[in-house]
Amino acid sequence: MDNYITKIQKNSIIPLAFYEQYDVKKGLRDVNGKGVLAGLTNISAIHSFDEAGDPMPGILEYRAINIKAISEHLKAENRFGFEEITYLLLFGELPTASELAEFNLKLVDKRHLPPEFVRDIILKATSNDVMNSMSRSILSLATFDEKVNEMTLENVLDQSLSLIANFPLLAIYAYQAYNHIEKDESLYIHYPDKNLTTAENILRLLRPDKQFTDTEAKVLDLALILHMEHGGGNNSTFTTHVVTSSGTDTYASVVASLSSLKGSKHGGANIKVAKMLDDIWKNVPDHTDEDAIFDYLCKILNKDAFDKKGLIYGMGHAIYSLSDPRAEVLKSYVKELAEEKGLHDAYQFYKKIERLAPQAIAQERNIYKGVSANVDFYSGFVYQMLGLPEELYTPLFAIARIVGWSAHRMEEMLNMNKIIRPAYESVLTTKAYTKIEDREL
Ligand SMILES: CC(=O)SCCNC(=O)CCNC(=O)[C@H](O)C(C)(C)COP(=O)(O)OP(=O)(O)OC[C@H]1O[C@@H](n2cnc3c(N)ncnc32)[C@H](O)[C@@H]1OP(=O)(O)O
Ligand SMILES: O=C([O-])CC(=O)C(=O)O
Repeated sequence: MDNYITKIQKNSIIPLAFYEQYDVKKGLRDVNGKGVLAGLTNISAIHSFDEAGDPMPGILEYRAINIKAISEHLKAENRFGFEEITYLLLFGELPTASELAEFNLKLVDKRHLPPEFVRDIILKATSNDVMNSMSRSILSLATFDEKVNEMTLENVLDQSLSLIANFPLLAIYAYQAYNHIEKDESLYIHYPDKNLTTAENILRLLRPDKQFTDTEAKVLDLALILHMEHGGGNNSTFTTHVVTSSGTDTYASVVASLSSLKGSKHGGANIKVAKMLDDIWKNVPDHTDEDAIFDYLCKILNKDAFDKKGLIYGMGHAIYSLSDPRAEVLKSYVKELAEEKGLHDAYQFYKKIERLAPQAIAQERNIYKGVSANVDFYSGFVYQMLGLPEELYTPLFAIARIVGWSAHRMEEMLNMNKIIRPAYESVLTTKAYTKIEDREL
């Protein structure tokens, strides 16, 4: 293997200077970190710089409606919102009461898996990586769909609604199977309840006694809403655009996006945050010693601690600078929940990391805009307080984000009709083929 690795490194590493010379937009970004314009969208908008080009607190709008207004209204009216905001994102308008009731029925009607699917597919090969288990299940569901390759808007919407309705089942049954087969726990496969919302059903499917409080379900509902959509350029949604443009089917497109989302620089950061906070808590014995915490954060950045990747998870964002509005909303819930659950010290610890990490990153990296907590920073803490297992943190993100992927897939189909195909310039000069006996050892 060492020999192969040496050859790969010798023949694949391209001098850094070439990227500048050829004006390559690394990460499809300009030198200031701004993404190259790859498309237009009606689905959501993200604002992080003001008209003068100065960083401002982040704003996220779903179909032009501020997500803070959405979450405030839902809280004030003490209502669930996942289904309503799914409607908004997919169809572009808030539903009337009767439209929402009809849409709820549609999702309920679709929320079931083929007979024996759990036994024959989900229980067959288990893994602690629930995202991969979900991918396997989605591709298996494709084999049950006689219209798998039919690319009409009507069929793609129908397939998307089925997947949106069934994502909670795919995630939680995969977790239950893993928990039973690999962790020797009892097996619980509860059926969803037609009278419950998506968030309530998630808790019902997960808990052995199917019980949960209204507050728990509403907090989960809000967390899902905040994760549903984030423009066309985020890694998993851009993946949706790329693969949709090739004409692939809905199941394959969703699996591609799911595979992107699980990466630890994207949705997979939420589980990393939980593990990293645990690691810092264990390695810095005095949890109030800010100098020691700062030094440890610098060790993480210098690849001397935690997973040695040099990243402080849950911090930083490709677009936001001063703040990610989703993290702010989640934080307000974390505060209340932490007091309720007697986790005051853990909350204070999270807040310290949130304050010190940007300073450590600014010291150790070249930051052209500010760094602040992103949506993944507090989400895991919320899930922990709801008693949800770590294995489900990123799948919960997927249960929400599939709505955004579905809206973007349809937008791509309707507007672009052009295969996405950027350019890669070769930096080699042509050489002759050498006969095998003439090759140097
Ligand atoms: C749902 C989501 O996807 S939210 C993001 C979830 N991901 C994470 O929390 C992982 C940690 N964060 C990161 O890796 C980054 O902040 C990203 C991937 C989110 C954004 O990265 P970029 O767009 O490159 O951010 P930005 O341009 O502001 O970064 C400037 C420099 O600071 C570094 N940096 C930014 N955030 C961090 C961080 N949290 N830890 C260490 N270094 C960081 C970048 O790697 C970059 O260094 P480089 O110039 O040597 O490449
Ligand atoms: O926009 C991004 O790059 C990542 C992100 O926050 C998301 O997908 O929610």
